[in-house]
Amino acid sequence: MIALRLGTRASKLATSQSQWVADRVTELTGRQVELVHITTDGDVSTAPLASMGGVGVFVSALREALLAGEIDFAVHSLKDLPTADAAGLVIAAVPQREDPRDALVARDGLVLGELPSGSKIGTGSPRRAAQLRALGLGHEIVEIRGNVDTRLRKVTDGELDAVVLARAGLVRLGRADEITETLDPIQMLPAPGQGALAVECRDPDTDPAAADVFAALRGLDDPWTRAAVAAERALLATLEAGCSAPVGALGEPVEGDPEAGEEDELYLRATVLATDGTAAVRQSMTGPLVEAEMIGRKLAAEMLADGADLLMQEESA
Ligand SMILES: NCc1[nH]cc(CCC(=O)O)c1CC(=O)O
Repeated sequence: MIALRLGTRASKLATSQSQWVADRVTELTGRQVELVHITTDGDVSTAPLASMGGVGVFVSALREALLAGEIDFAVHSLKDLPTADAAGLVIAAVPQREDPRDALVARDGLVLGELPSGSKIGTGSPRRAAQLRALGLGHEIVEIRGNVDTRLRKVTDGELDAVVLARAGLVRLGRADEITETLDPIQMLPAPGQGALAVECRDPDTDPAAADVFAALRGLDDPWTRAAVAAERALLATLEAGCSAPVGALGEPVEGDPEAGEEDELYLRATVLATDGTAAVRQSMTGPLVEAEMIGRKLAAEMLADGADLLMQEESA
């Protein structure tokens, strides 16, 4: 049988997560997988990402290659995937999630609480910046860009005292040993979808020839992860309709005991913050795992009613 073509960006993180998925597909189905490097505008340009439509430029290039039939499937970081569906494509699998939490990499092995007031902490994420500011520890939040290696180097070079990154990215790059503290979601709620991957292919409903690829990928799907990220993304989509402030969200499946007549549940926590961290709306909700998306929509609606929409208005004021 001919090899399946997996389109990937050339970055270390993209190749490592694509290779991980390729290995799982081969393990599960015996099919060979060949990595095809797709160069995107975001990879070749030095212009700020935001000016090219944000991380969406990476996703679009892979999706175009899928629709053009140049590749058979692609792997995305779920947190970088727009919440809207892509016509003609389908998420065949959401594999078991890596640790979704954020991680601190600080000088001298320090944890967050040990970094003195005035310490410089780097992040490019408004969500991380707002939550760090909300802790009120007097740290100076410095906006940084670049790939994981570049960001870590700012700590080794002494330019910054610490950086905050997704733990999952560091694990995938084999650099988890540099983490000095994995941040508790009570202090730092991760981005919706963080730590999870989406494996995308052409939709067999619109392209029957894709049925074979879809079937090969399906076995990688982890229903627990899929439900958790479905809730986080439904929440994000609902909030995006009413508010553009930074959002953190984490869904955690809770396995019920069938002998006690319990169903599986999902515990969803979320926060919407003012960029400067001075105000936040924070809520949680638990409900049946099978209604994950509805839990996300309901929680978002409650948060908007509780003032999350006002946080956005303060942003634009
Ligand atoms: N924003 C960029 C990005 N997109 C995906 C990851 C890796 C973590 C993941 O897969 O969720 C990262 C790096 C980071 O946020 O530190």
